[in-house]
This record gives sequence, C-alpha cells and structure tokens, in this order.
Amino acid sequence: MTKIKSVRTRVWNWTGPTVPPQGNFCTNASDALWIMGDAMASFRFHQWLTCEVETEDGTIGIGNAALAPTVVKKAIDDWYAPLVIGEDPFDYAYIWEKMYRRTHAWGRKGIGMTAISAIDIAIWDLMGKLVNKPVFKLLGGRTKEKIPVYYSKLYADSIEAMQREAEEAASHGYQAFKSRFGFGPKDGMAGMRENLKRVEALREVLGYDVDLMLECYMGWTLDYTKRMLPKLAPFEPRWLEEPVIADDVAGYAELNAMGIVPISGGEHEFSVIGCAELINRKAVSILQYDTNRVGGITAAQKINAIAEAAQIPVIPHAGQMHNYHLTMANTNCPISEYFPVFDVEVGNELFYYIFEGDAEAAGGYLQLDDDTPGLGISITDKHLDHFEITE
Ligand SMILES: O=C(O)C(=O)C[C@@H](O)CO
Ligand SMILES: [Mg+2]
Repeated sequence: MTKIKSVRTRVWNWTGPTVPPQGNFCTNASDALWIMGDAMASFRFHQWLTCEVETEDGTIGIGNAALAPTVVKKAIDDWYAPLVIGEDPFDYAYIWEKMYRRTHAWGRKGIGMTAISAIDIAIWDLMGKLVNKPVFKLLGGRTKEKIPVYYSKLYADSIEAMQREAEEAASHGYQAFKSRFGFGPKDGMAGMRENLKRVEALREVLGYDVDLMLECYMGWTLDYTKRMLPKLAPFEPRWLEEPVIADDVAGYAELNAMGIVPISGGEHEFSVIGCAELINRKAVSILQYDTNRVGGITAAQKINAIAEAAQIPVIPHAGQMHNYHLTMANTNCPISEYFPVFDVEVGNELFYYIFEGDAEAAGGYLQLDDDTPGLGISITDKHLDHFEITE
C-alpha cells in the first residue's frame, strides 16, 4: 500500500474586494468588551488554509481549515506533518490518535485540533481517490436521494433589506433559512425590540410553513437569552444558535432545559469527548460541530454515532464538501447548512474562491455524485489575482 510522502500547507490570504459589514450586522463574543472596535473582530475568515497530503504514488488528498490559518500552518509544518509522513492513509484512525495523543498536552482543542482536522480531511479525500469512491461511500453510503439545505445568510440589516433577501432566497426554493441577530445585551430593551421586529418581519414574508433558524454567534448572555426565549417562541424558530460563549456548557444546558426554543451549538467545540459532553449534558438539541475544527471526518463520524444514540440531530456548521459527505452518509444528519455563493463578506464564502467542485444548491437541495472520487474538490487558479499565498 502506498504511504504518505508529504504534507503541503498553504495560507490563502484574500486581497480582493470585500463587502463591508453593516453596523449591528451580527452579534458576537466581542460585544461584551467595553471598548467597541471592529464589529467583525471575532469572526473574519479572509484567510484560509489548504493542506495537501500526498502519497508515494502521486495521489493528493485535499484538506482545509479556516481558523487562524497562519498558526495552524506552523503547527502542521512543525509538529503534525512529521507524525503523518510514512504512514498508510488507510490507518486513518491510528493516525488520528497518533496526532491527538502525541500533542495532547497542548493540541487537543483550538489550533491543535484544527490542524488535526485539516490533515484528517485530506486523508479521507486521499482514501476516496485511492479506491475511486466518493467519501460518502466510505462513510456508509447514500442515506438520502438528495440533501436538503438551509439558506444561511440574512445578516441583520434594515427590515426592508432583510425581507428582500428572504423573499429572493425563497424564490429559489429554499425551505429553511438562518438569520443573524444584530442586537444584544448592550443594546437594552430597544435592541430587544429591534431583534424581535426583524424576526417578525422575516416570518411575515416567509410564512410559517418553512423553517427559520436564529443565530446569536455567542453574542448574548445567559440572562439576556432567558429573557428573549419567551418573546421568540411565538415566531416558532427551528432553533436558537450559540446564544452564549462556547465554554458556558452549563448555560447551554440550562437554556435547553427550559424547553421554549431548541438550543443549537457546537461549532466552537472540539474533539469527540468535547462534543460528547454537549450531548450527555443535553446542552444542545441540535449539534453543529465544524468538521474542519472538531477533528475532521474521523472525529465527526464517531460524534455522529454518539449523537444518534442520544437522538440529537447533527447539522454540521458551514457549507463545504466534507460536511455534505458526512450528511449524505448519516440518517441522523437531516439537512446541511448552505452559504449562498456571494462576494466575499465575512469570509464564510471564501472557499468558493479557492476550490472548484463544491456542490451548488438548486431548488433547496444539493446533490453529490456517486462516481466522483474523494470529496470532489480541486484547488482552482481562477482567482489567484485576489490571493496572497504563503507556503
Ligand atoms: O454559519 C454559522 O453558523 C456561523 O456561525 C457563521 C458566522 O458567520 C456567524 O453568522
Ligand atoms: Mg453558527
């Protein structure tokens, strides 16, 4: 069997045009700081990491990650690549444990686990290519004719702009939509009313026969969320996402136990055991690990089994092919998040400019090809003018 001979990392720094963020476009963890600065400071993904794992026979698997790419690159180059080179990619579970355990003192959450994720995703792409099968066929196969997706954008804006965007999205056949709150604890009662007006306005144009999800991106507090939940309930949100900071697992459990609106989260949780804690403590009703942070496909598939046993649906955070393959192969993953193709804004959509082959939604669904090996993406040179690449 062919062995891994190299791991190549590149940081893709977007230098092209970006859509400037509106004020109050999305609450986030930095809102609690007394000096208000850049509204996008705690989430801007204008850099991306690609990680290519190559075997002796010249086959290349592609992985990627979007968290702190320059630091993750250094971690892979200096620490993780040497652990992987010389291994058989089909020993993926062993390789994962080797990466996890050899760096356990410092690597098990955050940067370290993101590095493991990027390599692991590349190894799955590689395995698919080596056996000429799509990754979802290695994970269990097709559990759905096609994957329903939810439209994920609707950042807070004027009521008219949000209604226009929702109507436009609905006209493309989406049956589920996720919107972002613009106001949080620092905005007091007046901000609460602004939040509620926008949810009401979205229901006004979308009606109540489709799903509406609401995202806080960790910009609220426990107290604020407790006050908001009864006010949101009449609008029948499918879930309230990441109301409080990721470390406040007790807060998630308390909010979820209120049973007013299902609480979702997990996109900032790491590893099998980290997600198992969210599940075991019933901290979330919907688990949303991010595959390129949580530990890649190897970890995600184990988490899927734990979540399924607890009957907690898994809807991975973000678009991207690795998430779609997992969703296709798991009955307990009912739907995928979908970032519409758009000019670069917060950066969620940057992967469309780095890769070719990402599935595109049509009529509210997307499809994976039974005959395309691996994840089905390649690195494109179409937008090279708009990137500064560090190797
Ligand atoms: O898509 C999500 O769930 C995110 O958290 C993305 C981020 O951009 C906040 O909206
Ligand atoms: Mg989210």
